[in-house]
Amino acid sequence: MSYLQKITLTQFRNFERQAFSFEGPVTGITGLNGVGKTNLLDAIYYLCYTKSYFQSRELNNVQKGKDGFRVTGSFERTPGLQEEISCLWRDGKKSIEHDQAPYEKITEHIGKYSAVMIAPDDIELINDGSELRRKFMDGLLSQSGNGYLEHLLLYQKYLAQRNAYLKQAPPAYAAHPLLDIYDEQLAKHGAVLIRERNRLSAIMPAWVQDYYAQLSGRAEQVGMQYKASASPENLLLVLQQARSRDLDYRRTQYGPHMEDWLFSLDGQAMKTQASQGQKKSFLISLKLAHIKWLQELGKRPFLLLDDIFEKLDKTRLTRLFELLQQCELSQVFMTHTDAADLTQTVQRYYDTLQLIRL
Ligand SMILES: Nc1ncnc2c1ncn2[C@@H]1O[C@H](COP(=O)(O)OP(=O)(O)OP(=O)(O)O)[C@@H](O)[C@H]1O
Repeated sequence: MSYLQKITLTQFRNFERQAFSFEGPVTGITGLNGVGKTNLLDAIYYLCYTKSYFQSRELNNVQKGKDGFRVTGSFERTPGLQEEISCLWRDGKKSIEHDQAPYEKITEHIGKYSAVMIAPDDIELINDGSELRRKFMDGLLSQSGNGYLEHLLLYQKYLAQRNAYLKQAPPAYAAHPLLDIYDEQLAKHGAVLIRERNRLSAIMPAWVQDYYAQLSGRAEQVGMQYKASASPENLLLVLQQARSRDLDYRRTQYGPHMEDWLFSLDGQAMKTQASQGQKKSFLISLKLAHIKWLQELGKRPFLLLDDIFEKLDKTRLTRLFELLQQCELSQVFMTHTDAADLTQTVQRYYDTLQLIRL
């Protein structure tokens, strides 16, 4: 089990330089709106995945007017064994250090620590385009430690090269020996992605349905259907058959990078059919299933609960805490503006609570 003992934020968003020490299994982070509660939570997420949960542009993580930031965490992975992880971003370059020595590849760090963020406003996962859902799926599978992340990065590398070639390629009737090479590589790495995504989609929907029923107390059927672009064995053929169309459109139009995970409610698209409350319940169920997935991989994630007290009604909040009792977690961090309200709720479920007032 991992434990985060201390975090230091330097020029990270609104924190010039500040350190926080953690004690016990549950930490509540409280303070007025805008003091940086979510930023602190996101810094913990950053240490686990070397990226922000909320910001895709690194520059947005840098304190305004500064040229870089650093987030450092002191972890205890096994009792008595400390390690320091430091994430540094400066002038467009990122470096991740382990006990002050930089990793050669950031992928060496991924899978060591895991975190699950529950932010009920996270509705984009349902409402936005397929990219966010693909990223979510890739995030889950990258934690497996079975090479998924490496295959994903190679797939993305060859995809970028194939697309660059397509942008300036001669017409379809000409020979395209480079495309033969790219197609073979995309099919090789893409087949692994499809196989693994199939495996995930055979497991997750039942978990999500189960959590949804417990959380909402309702009988609706929620579904998650993975739309594969091809079978793993067929991907090369699909790429070859799409070639002349790709040359016309000047980009790769089929493959794992175009796939989606369709969320549904009673067989209809969740995005258009579900109410705000149903979407919230579904998202939390998805996150609980994420925790379960990590547990099955032998991991105990950090749980980061952002703003749930203000955004969830009392019934959902109570059920969520009840369900969390069954989860094996490393540490729980949660934010709230009202320290007394947080304490009152949390003390029903946990014996000790550390409060950090910002
Ligand atoms: N790059 C940045 N540089 C400086 N300040 C930043 C940067 N990015 C965000 N901030 C500041 O961080 C604050 C928001 O922090 P955060 O979202 O963590 O607040 P919060 O305490 O969670 O608020 P709430 O209770 O409203 O959710 C804002 O005041 C914002 O201006």
